[in-house]
Amino acid sequence: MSKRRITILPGDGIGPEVTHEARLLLEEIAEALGEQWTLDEALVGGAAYDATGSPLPDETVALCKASDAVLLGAVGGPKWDHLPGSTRPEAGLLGIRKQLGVFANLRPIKTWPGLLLASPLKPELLSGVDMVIVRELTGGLYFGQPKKRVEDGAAVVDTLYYTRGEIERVVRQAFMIAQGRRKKLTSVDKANVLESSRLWREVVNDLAPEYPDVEVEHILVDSAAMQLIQRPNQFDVVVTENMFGDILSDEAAVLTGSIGMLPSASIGLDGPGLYEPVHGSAPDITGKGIANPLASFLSVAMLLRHSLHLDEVATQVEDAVLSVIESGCRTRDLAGPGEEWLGTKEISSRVRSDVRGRLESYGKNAVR
Ligand SMILES: NC(=O)C1=CN([C@@H]2O[C@H](COP(=O)(O)OP(=O)(O)OC[C@H]3O[C@@H](n4cnc5c(N)ncnc54)[C@H](O)[C@@H]3O)[C@@H](O)[C@H]2O)C=CC1
Ligand SMILES: CC(C)CC(=O)C(=O)O
Ligand SMILES: [Mg+2]
Repeated sequence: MSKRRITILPGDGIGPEVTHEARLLLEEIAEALGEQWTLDEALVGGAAYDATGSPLPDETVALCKASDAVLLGAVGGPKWDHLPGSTRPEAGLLGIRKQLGVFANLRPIKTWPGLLLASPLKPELLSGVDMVIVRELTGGLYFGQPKKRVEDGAAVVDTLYYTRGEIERVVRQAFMIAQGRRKKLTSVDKANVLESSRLWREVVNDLAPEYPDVEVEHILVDSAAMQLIQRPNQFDVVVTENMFGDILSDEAAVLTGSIGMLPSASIGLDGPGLYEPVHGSAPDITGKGIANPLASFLSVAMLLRHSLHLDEVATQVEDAVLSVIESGCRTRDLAGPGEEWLGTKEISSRVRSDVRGRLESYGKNAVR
């Protein structure tokens, strides 16, 4: 019997609401496979700060490092906005990404046939959109030092620092992902202004001959933001630095109908992967029982595929989400005016019951 160890970091706001449902999903999958998985929980973000004075306690890091995979909800909220940068909840999230060395953040963006009308964009622009944003996750502007107020608080500095090696490893990852897809790589930068982007572009061009089957294009980030909305179908794999990827992926969420549908997987060279919905802690809907848990379910699917190598089970989870959406179920963020919608627990229960049915009919031996 396989012993799998997954650490869940619920975090703040809707984080605990969606990871609770994801935990139920993981428990049901383990049971269907006849396996006993260890599902530990640990503190991160504002919840960790309140309990320990640190947004990322050492015990959390140790538990995560000893796991096969980590599933995180979200961190942050107005309660902690007054804290200095080093103890803000977001520092806990950046810290665990750095500690796990998960430099490549994969954010798949695929439109759902049943949700084309949930997006404010024209349906004819959206059908068939299928791309992956590969965002550099442990370097760049979010990590560079110094990062501080200077001149007695009258000025400020943030540092955008990248080594060639940091760029190379994430770009290689993106090339390899493109080789397994439609073989097109779009590198997004601001090479007309930023020196870091000029090095980024140079690295992409230097590596391109090693992946001759992949077509490479470079787009400036401002134009990329426009083209994502204007012609989203043209993109296959998009690779970009940390902050550009953060911003462009929230923008791309609009294509899918809601940021509540966007999962992510963050991977390094070895060690556990980190899986999290792209959305934040959504303070505006916290505690109302209306958060969409499907980004977390789809993150579980990515965890099953990338860290547990349960590809078939991952596909069953994705198919279950698709089938529940196709059957007309909506959460509030996806529902149109006057359309009925389900709460967090109700839609979670529908999807989990669909997954259960699939795993039962699939047969316990076939899914390994
Ligand atoms: N990975 C993480 O932990 C992230 C944390 N944050 C933090 O979250 C807090 C709120 O940030 P915002 O800019 O408001 O971004 P957000 O992603 O939390 O919310 C943006 C909008 O999307 C909605 N939304 C987000 N997730 C949803 C879901 N699952 N179901 C239904 N609606 C959903 C929210 O209600 C809100 O209207 C901040 O403290 C920020 O620092 C923000 C982004 C990522
Ligand atoms: C703390 C932020 C960097 C989180 C965020 O917005 C993200 O990773 O998408
Ligand atoms: Mg973000």
